[in-house]
Amino acid sequence: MKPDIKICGLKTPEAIDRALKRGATHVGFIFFEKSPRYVEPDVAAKLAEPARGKAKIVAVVVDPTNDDLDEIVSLLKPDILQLHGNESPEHVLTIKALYGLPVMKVFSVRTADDLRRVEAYIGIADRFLFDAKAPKGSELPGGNGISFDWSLLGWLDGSIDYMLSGGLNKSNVADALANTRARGIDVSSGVETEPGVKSVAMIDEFFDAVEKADAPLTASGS
Ligand SMILES: O=C(O)c1ccccc1N[C@@H]1O[C@H](COP(=O)(O)O)[C@@H](O)[C@H]1O
Repeated sequence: MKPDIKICGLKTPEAIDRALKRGATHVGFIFFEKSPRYVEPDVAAKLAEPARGKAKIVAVVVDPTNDDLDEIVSLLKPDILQLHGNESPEHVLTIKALYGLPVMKVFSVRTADDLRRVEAYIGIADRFLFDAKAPKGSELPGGNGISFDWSLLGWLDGSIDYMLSGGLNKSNVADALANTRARGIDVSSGVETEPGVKSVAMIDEFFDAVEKADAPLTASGS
């Protein structure tokens, strides 16, 4: 089955256009001010217009206040809220009740212990996203371009629907798909020439690598 592909941290019409042309199923906008990928909600709303109805528009937020979400939801009108902070299960439920949007809850992983928190969100979050834990000293909870030990995901209940992120790029995405049960992959730094600067050539290469990884299954009809 073809994986969902989310290109995150988009800031230019060119990068969005290329992601859509190549078949991105999700496009992500970062609302974390310290990030080099931060966009103002009104700017994101304009950038996202070509994606509406073609790919899911994802608002990435970190421990958001209701005021933050009011502004982002009213301007961007996202399809999904990606909660990339330490939001509790109760906070996730409140956000879902207030905005009526599906929530993708992020878990930052370094050790098996980091996955123990997942259980409390089953039946609450609509989808899970597993990302690498930020390295010491990083100001960013995500978008650090580093991977984690994917074998840890083997501990998860097989019915959990998740996306995988953290340091994915054209060289490791085939391995990531082959060695996890991720039904979606999410990339940001891996298609950038420097933090916050997306490259259309690298977006192409990333999609090429995913298509190549998918090819043997398609060819055998399985
Ligand atoms: O990308 C950011 O700057 C960011 C900031 C705050 C929260 C999440 C952020 N990005 C998320 O990180 C992963 C991808 O990271 P990588 O660069 O490919 O390793 C993805 O989930 C983004 O949504």
